[in-house]
Amino acid sequence: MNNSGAAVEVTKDRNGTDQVLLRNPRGASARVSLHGGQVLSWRTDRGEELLFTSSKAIFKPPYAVRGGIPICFPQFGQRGSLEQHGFARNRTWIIDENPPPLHPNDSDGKAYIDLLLKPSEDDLKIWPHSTLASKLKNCFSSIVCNNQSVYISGKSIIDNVLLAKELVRGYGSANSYNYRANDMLRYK
Ligand SMILES: O=P(O)(O)OC[C@H]1O[C@@H](O)[C@H](O)[C@@H](O)[C@@H]1O
Repeated sequence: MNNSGAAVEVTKDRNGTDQVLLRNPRGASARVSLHGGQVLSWRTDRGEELLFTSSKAIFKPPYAVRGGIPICFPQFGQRGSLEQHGFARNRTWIIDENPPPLHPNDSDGKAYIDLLLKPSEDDLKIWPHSTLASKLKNCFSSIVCNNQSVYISGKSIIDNVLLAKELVRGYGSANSYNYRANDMLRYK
């Protein structure tokens, strides 16, 4: 989590919720709340805030924070049967204590944190896809480079887009669920 003078500090906000402060050696910083795994602040090395947060935002669970970079998952807005923008922005995320390292070309002077959202039993009732997520986790690193800009040789970005589309379409059909997951695993 910490490289070349970069700093990572876990503190509490005024509601007692854990938040992570990331600072690079030149002074740029970011603040990420574990409530929603949401980036709430991103400041340049000159101290300029780049993200907007509403003055009316409520930072306390069970409310989602209106501002920063919310994670809208597993649905956007009301395009689905779940709560507005899905439940991910309204859950408490945890810090991955054993994250994969950054790509060597991309690690110099960077402060970073990996956050995880573990679904509760209630979450699994409304979004029963954690098995698929864990299967995909095993093969993502062979499909997408750690710095997410390079794809395996012989594969273009469109292959991944098409595959993702197939997977999402497969969610609608109970029988195709495992089949789609296995398709993805073949890329290992
Ligand atoms: O108000 P929420 O649930 O935080 O959502 C933020 C915004 O999300 C947008 O997608 C909606 O179009 C807005 O109407 C809404 O205000």
